[in-house]
Amino acid sequence: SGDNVGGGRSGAISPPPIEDSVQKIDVNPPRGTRDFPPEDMRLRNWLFNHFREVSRSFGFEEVDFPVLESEALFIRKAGEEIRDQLYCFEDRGNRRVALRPELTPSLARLVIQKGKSVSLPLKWFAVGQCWRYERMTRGRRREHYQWNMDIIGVPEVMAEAELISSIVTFFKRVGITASDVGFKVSSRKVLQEVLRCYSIPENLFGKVCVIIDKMEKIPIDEITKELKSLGMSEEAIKDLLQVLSIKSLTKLEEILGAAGEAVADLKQLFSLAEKFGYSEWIQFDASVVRGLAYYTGIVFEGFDREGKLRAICGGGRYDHLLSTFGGDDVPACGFGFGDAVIIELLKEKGLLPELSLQVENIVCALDHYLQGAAAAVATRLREKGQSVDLVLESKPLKWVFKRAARTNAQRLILVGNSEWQRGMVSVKILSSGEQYEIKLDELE
Ligand SMILES: OCc1cccc(Br)n1
Repeated sequence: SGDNVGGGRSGAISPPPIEDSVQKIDVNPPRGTRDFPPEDMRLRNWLFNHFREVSRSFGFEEVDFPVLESEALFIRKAGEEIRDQLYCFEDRGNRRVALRPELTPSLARLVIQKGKSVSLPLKWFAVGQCWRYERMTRGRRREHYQWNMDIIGVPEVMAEAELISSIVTFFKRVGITASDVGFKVSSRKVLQEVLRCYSIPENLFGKVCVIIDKMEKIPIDEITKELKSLGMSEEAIKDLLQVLSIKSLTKLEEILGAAGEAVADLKQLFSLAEKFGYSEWIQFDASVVRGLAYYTGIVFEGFDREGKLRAICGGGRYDHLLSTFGGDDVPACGFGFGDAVIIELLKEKGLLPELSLQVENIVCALDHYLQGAAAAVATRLREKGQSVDLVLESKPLKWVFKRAARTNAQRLILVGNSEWQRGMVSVKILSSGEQYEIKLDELE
């Protein structure tokens, strides 16, 4: 009926207290950041649940760290973009702090803090918001959520093979196949072996990697210029760029020989990939170095084979990060997987899940004085593990049915006077229209 069931007050809203002057605020989130209204939050939870379920199925334990860290954790001198875009400031205690741009340094910090109280190997995962501050000219986001998995304390390539297997497992769970996505795999030891041939000082290694990582983003003569500025000769640069164009492990072995660690590690990884069953997902590509200075060995990145999107994920071995923070020289490897590109890919592939609000019951009092009774009915159902949307004020039945449809409620429980007098409530199964009365203590 159109009238208010229970005759409650119409939606009168009291004016703000006169001492608070109304100051119209911008209701949008800060530039480069996102709100997650319910429909977006359902998709985010769906994605993060997959991240967590895969991590747990690989025996990893979840960890987290403060979004705010000491700036010192991220101050590296290799010219990384992540450093140039650090969201850093001085707090009220005059401390230099930063919103974390990645999770790995925090993880390294916690491992060192735990010291001997944890036994290696550690298999930790995290899903955390990371930040960067870049000029909005490029209109890019300033925050994203990253899934990380890290293995601490395993020097062998088996660890990297396990990590790639976990990402392949995730892709399969969400319907992405090896025809949609691949991993370019290489090792920074390739680059290291070439630099050693030209006696390039080890301390330039990180800087060279950061420059090489820009290879597909800036013109090659800019790359050459930057490498020259590090003191590399024309010949060394030519040779290095030539090696980095190699896409076959056999060719790489011809150039570097079979004795070096780079070739041995990569051959081992490709052999393990066979055993894990994901050979079709990976390919050797010497140009992959990744942009983080601390990688020291195998590096990999997930890419969409249509080449429309930025890297989906990336990772690698970082055997000396902990020691650069003053910890023991513990071997480690891990990856980061952002929450944005994967959603773009799933959209492209028509793989986004249909996620609607689902509630099992909507409970409504038919008279205002039965609100308490309705609360008791809702509590009983909730104690039995049922979800209940309790109508909290007197509303027309038409409104209740509309809300039940919007929330995809399975059952409508009406608390009416005559039924309640007999200890009953009426139930309507909204999919079939079936309607019946039931004793309250039989309701479940
Ligand atoms: O992938 C680099 C990165 C780091 C922090 C925040 C965002 Br958005 N992107």
